[in-house]
Amino acid sequence: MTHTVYDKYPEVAISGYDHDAWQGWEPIIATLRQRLAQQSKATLIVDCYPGVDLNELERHLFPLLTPSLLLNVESARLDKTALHHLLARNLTDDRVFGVLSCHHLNEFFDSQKIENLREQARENQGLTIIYGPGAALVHSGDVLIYADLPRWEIQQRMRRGELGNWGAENRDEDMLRRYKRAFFIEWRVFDRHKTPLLQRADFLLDTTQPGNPAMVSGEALRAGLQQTTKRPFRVMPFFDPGIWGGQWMKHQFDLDPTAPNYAWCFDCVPEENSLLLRFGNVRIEIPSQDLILLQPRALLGDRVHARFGAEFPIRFDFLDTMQGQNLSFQVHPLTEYIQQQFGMHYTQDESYYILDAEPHAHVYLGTKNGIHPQAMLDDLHAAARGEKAFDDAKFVNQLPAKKHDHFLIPAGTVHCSGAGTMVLEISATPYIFTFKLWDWGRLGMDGLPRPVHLQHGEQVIDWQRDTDWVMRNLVNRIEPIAQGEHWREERTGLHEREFIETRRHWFTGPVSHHTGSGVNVLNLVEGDEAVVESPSQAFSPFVVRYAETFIVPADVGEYRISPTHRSQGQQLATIKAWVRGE
Ligand SMILES: O=P(O)(O)OC[C@H]1O[C@](O)(CO)[C@@H](O)[C@@H]1O
Repeated sequence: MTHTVYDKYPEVAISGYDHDAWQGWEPIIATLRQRLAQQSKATLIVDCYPGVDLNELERHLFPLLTPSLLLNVESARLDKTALHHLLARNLTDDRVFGVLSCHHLNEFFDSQKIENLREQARENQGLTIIYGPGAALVHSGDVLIYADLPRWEIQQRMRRGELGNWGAENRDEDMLRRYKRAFFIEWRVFDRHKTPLLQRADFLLDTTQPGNPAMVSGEALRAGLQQTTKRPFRVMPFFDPGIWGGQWMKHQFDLDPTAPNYAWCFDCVPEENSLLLRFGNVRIEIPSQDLILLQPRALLGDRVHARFGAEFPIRFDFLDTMQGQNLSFQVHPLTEYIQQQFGMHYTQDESYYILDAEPHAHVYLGTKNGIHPQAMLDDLHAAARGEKAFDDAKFVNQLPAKKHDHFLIPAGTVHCSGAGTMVLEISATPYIFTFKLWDWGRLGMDGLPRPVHLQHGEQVIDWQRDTDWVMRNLVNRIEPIAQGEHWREERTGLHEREFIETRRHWFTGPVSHHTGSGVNVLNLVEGDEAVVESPSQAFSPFVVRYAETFIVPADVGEYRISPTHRSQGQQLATIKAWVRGE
């Protein structure tokens, strides 16, 4: 194991706006008072992402601004039953999978009630505050604050039973169902609603840490996001235990030693990660998604933006089964299936880059030569009914896995990582469209069987992917590309049905890279530490440590990666991913 300090709180330092951010209610209130004092009649809008604790605002913020009228927009929301009725087709009865929503937020409100609130605000003298998710539907605001919240914090609040879905009063409902409603509906609709608000907000309020708010001016926020697209950066990783989780990340990343295990680390799934921006003494935590929503072209590049819109298409995450267990035996939907069933426009193509492995580790990939598909499905169905264990040895390839192997997993290929592997997943961003076929007869962390989706899975398995095909197409398709005095470049994937290209560089000296007008995502997969620099000094040197994932925005263009003095004498390696297209 390498012992460098993996940074769990990477920040992007923003220059030129040191005095445009405030920490704590007192300075926040003083700033807002000063701003509002200029007008005798004013409307303050505090629009919020669902999950923001409105009680905290009602207790600590609004009374101190002494409004003459305080309106909560939630009073105009459709009631729980009407909302449920409207969303039934998107919610579905399944515990895990819904259908992606194309709703706009105004559809979730009673237009007459919104009009009544508008009327009250019009008639009021002095300060009117309208607040809550959707407040800007009532009035555009003389002053607009957007209170944002990252998805990971929302999930923590849901898991602790503090939060249900927006408008659903369902704090006690199954976590999978609450996550489903958030993923397929709420987060889509509220991202759509907040994008134009962030483009003009006067302030962004960060209430991620209860009792410790921070605020930044809209101008500083937008400048900060723009500056972020001109340099390499990292998003804030998060770690989650799971039934198959291992012990490698706990030691390597210095995580809570009392946790039973850590299964996942998401360190480049920007729609779920946070982005930490530093303005002088103040750190602001926002959803990384805000960067994608506000700066899609500079971040992704024209070509990738044209194809994916304001979505970050590349996912890097870790799956740790060192001293752990097998993942579920699974398959991901083919493109037409994910489009037709779930309304997602691209599918969950994957790959496993093996960062580390125990001596007898293996991955399961593809079916064995000559098996009968119906016999395998019958066996899986019998296993799902609890009649027997699935006979994986009879039907599925078990391939040895060692450090730096790269297994390619185009959708439709049955697979799973086995116990004893530390996987860096380099995949397309969709990550919840996993059809479990068999979960090894075990229970989940909550003591219940994890949901198996054989009825979906059996419709998307590609039975051509047998041993011969898998060995020819999906295992270590490594090709030398170029080399210099201190480096060599190899292509490692992905498969031609997948849109991501991956290149590995082994190096002992500087290596030149170019974003090629599309976003790059990299990880230092070998060596202690490297530094990313701009040949034209366009950004400050950016140090990355072993196993850290970092993003190089399309706008960066040329960059160079070299070993630092800590890595002198070592051979280092990076793996780089981008969206194919040139
Ligand atoms: O279904 P399991 O066993 O939790 O498998 C892990 C799953 O986690 C992910 O890596 C990310 O959530 C999926 O790609 C993968 O299928």
